[in-house]
Amino acid sequence: MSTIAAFYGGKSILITGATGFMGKVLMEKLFRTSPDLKVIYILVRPKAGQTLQQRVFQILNSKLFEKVKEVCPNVHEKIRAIYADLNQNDFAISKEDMQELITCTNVVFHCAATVRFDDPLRHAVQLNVTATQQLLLMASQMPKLEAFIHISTAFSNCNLKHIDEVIYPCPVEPKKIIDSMEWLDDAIIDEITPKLIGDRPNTYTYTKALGEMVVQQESGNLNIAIIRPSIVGATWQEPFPGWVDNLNGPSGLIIAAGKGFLRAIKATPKAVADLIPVDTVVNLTLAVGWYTAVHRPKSTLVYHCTSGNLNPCNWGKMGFQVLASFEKIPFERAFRRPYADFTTNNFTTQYWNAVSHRAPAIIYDFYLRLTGRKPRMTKLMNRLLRTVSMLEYFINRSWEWSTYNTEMLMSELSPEDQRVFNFDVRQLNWLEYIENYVLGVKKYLLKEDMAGIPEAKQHLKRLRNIHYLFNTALFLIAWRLLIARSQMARNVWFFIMWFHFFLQAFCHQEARSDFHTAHVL
Ligand SMILES: CCCCCCCCCCCCCCCCCCCCCC(=O)SCCNC(=O)CCNC(=O)[C@H](O)C(C)(C)COP(=O)(O)OP(=O)(O)OC[C@H]1O[C@@H](n2cnc3c(N)ncnc32)[C@H](O)[C@@H]1OP(=O)(O)O
Ligand SMILES: NC(=O)C1=CN([C@@H]2O[C@H](COP(=O)(O)OP(=O)(O)OC[C@H]3O[C@@H](n4cnc5c(N)ncnc54)[C@H](OP(=O)(O)O)[C@@H]3O)[C@@H](O)[C@H]2O)C=CC1
Repeated sequence: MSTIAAFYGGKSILITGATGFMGKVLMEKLFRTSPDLKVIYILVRPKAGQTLQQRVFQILNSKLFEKVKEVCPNVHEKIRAIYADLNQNDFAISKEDMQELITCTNVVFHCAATVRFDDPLRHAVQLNVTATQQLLLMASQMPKLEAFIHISTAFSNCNLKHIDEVIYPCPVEPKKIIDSMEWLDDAIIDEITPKLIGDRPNTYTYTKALGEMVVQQESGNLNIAIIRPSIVGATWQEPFPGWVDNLNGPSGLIIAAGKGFLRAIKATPKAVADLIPVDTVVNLTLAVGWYTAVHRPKSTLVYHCTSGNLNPCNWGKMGFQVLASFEKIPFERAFRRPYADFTTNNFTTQYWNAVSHRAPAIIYDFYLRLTGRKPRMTKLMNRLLRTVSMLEYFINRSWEWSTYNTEMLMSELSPEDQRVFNFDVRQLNWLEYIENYVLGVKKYLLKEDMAGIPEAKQHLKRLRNIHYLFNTALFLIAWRLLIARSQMARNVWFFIMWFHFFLQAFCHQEARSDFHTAHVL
């Protein structure tokens, strides 16, 4: 019997962010491995026209929870959704609910956060800092509380190159930031945001760092631990490989590449792609919950949940494998054939954006207009390129995260716990993982049927033929209109062609050699 699973038996557990990507996998694993737990309280807000109950119903009836229902048929009775909005005072929880939470909770997992990179500072502070502070205050009144686990991010200190499992101070105290958000108006906040976030790339990483400081300052007598996952991806093994349900991290880019929208990206092929499967993060989180409650470490321990120092994979290798997976598992109705060029140069990035992204979008919109439909591709492309530009910071750098605490914890687990709550990322086979990831994106995000694969392959063949046809037609038209008529035009044409091919050869060589070296590495 797993010691960790037994620990959660009979417990009342509070999870924030349970409707999110990680929260769902956390709940699933808890129910599956400790079906005798007492109750899981989840703080939920109504969303997109759905009530709390409808949201819970949808989660429990999803594919992710199929195995749970076999092990824990009364899962509906063991989940208690509590109305809460973390943006409000006391989370807008009713008095009765608050009383129940305070009296009964044994373990808290704080997963809720805003993970948007472009959130205004006020909103990011509210959710990632103030709400954490309020939750800690609530936790300090819980007489039965055994452990409080805070989910942060490995990128909270991405302004550093080597990051240890310690809480680093921010120049301005979180309390001062929280106070200032109350009286400063939005325009002033926008103005001071770049100064406050300093050398961090966005409000997300900055407020997650402030959140950690709050945890440290307000921990009081609580048993607290912080978990810092890197880029969280689809499931590796549990409950089945490849499950993913949102566009964050690489998932959105995998779709964009597989559908042929995104064909080049500013990324450093040799930089470490510190991806970590969501089930690995959840296993570590549950192991940390147990360890913190049972061993009660004297100080707040930070655990890095990263892959780079134990089993590194780089962006070049990952991109190569994603492309290879599209050959086997093509997405339906692709806009263009999937292709990937990684470039590190600003000039070539601009060139590819113009030639490979904007131009086809404009041509397609022209075609839509001609056929009486509403143009939409240019808008979509601009949005995609904006998203890509926000991720660039993370795909052009490498970080080193020490993992002493995580490795210490692994050595503390019994062989059975190491198996049931496996977070040893050294066992991960990247090629297999990425192929399952692409498959998962197709099945669970795009909701495409596997039976459509032959048709998708056919469609890609048609696109290749259209591509050849288009280039030939373009050449013939240009020839007919200009080149055959004047010597001057011929000279200009030959120069343009020469320059174009030279540029292409240069860009390809640059990208290919980086790509190849990265793949070999
Ligand atoms: C040649 C190419 C080859 C490539 C092939 C190879 C690929 C492999 C290489 C891969 C490299 C990977 C790099 C990863 C680096 C990640 C680093 C993370 C590090 C930190 C990790 C963390 O610690 S932090 C967690 C991560 N944090 C995020 O990663 C949030 C980011 N992101 C946003 O900050 C906002 O996204 C941003 C961007 C502002 C846009 O914002 P935006 O407003 O323009 O767009 P939205 O996000 O609102 O969404 C636009 C449309 O997507 C719809 N949609 C949204 N979510 C949905 C959902 N869940 N399900 C269904 N649909 C959803 C939505 O409904 C919209 O649809 P519609 O237009 O129809 O309404
Ligand atoms: N995904 C990743 O790559 C990484 C994530 N992390 C951290 O992991 C944690 C979980 O992330 P992830 O699951 O990916 O994020 P999601 O965006 O999928 O989930 C966020 C959760 O927070 C909830 N939430 C947001 N605002 C409120 C609010 N005002 N009131 C109540 N609930 C709210 C959301 O509820 P709702 O469904 O109602 O919106 C959702 O359940 C976060 O702390 C994040 O910082 C760390 C590293 C990487």
